[in-house]
Amino acid sequence: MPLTTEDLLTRTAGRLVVSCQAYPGEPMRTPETMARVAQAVVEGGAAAVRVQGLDDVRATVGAVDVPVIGLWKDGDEGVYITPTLRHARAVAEAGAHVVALDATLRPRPDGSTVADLVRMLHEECGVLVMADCDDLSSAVAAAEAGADVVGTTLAGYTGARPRTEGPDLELLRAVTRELAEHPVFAEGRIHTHEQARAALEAGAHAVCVGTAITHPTSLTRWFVDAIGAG
Ligand SMILES: CC(=O)N[C@H](C=O)[C@@H](O)[C@H](O)[C@H](O)COP(=O)(O)O
Repeated sequence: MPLTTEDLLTRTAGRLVVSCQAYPGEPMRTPETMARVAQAVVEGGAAAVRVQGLDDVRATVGAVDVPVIGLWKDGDEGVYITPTLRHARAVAEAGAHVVALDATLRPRPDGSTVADLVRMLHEECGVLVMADCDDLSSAVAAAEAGADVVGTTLAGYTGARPRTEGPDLELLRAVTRELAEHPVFAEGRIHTHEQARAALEAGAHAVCVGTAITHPTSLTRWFVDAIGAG
C-alpha cells in the first residue's frame, strides 16, 4: 500500500525526521551503514528518515518501518538534489515513499519544472513529494505545484537567503504564515534541542535533523574546536 499524504502527516506531526547521509569518500558511506544508522535513529524515536542515493534507499526501505524520504544527489553545485525526471523516477523505483527534490526556482538540467516532477511522481510512480526550497517564493511555488511537503532544506545554500548560523527561522515563520495549512518541514542547520523546539514553535509540521545526529565527523570536529584541540 502506498503511503498517503495523510499517513505521512499523521506520522510526522510535531515529530523528528532524521537525515542519514554520508558524503563521498567518507568511511560511513555504504548503504548497509546508512541503513543501520536509520535503524538506530528509529529506535530513538525518529518518525521518518531521509536518505541519499539509490542503494541507500533500497537498503533502508528494507530495514525500517517508518516512511523513507529518498533523494539522489548528483554533484554538489547548482541543482543537485534529485535534479531531473530521470533521477526522481529512479528514487521512486528504489522504493522511497517520499521523493525529495530541489524545488528552487533555478532551471533544471533537463528543462523540467517542479510541477512536471510532482505530476510524474504522483501519477506514474504513486509516491509523495518533499520540495526542498530556498526562499519564500520557491516554497509558495512548490505548494502550488502540488508538493505534499515543503522543506526549508536549501535556505542558505543557493544565494537566495543568507546562511544563518542555525536554522533560518525568519524564513520558516514567513513560509508557515504564507502557506497556512500546507505542511512545512524545517530542515537545515538544526543543531540543538532549542533550535528544534524553536522550529516547531515557528509553525513547522516536523523537524528534520541530519548532521547533529548522524554525522560523527562533524560532531567530533565541533567538540575538538570547542576545546581548542585541533
Ligand atoms: C544543502 C544540502 O545539500 N542538504 C542536504 C540535503 O539532503 C544534506 O546535506 C543535509 O545534511 C540535510 O539537509 C540536513 O541538514 P543538516 O545536516 O544541516 O541537519
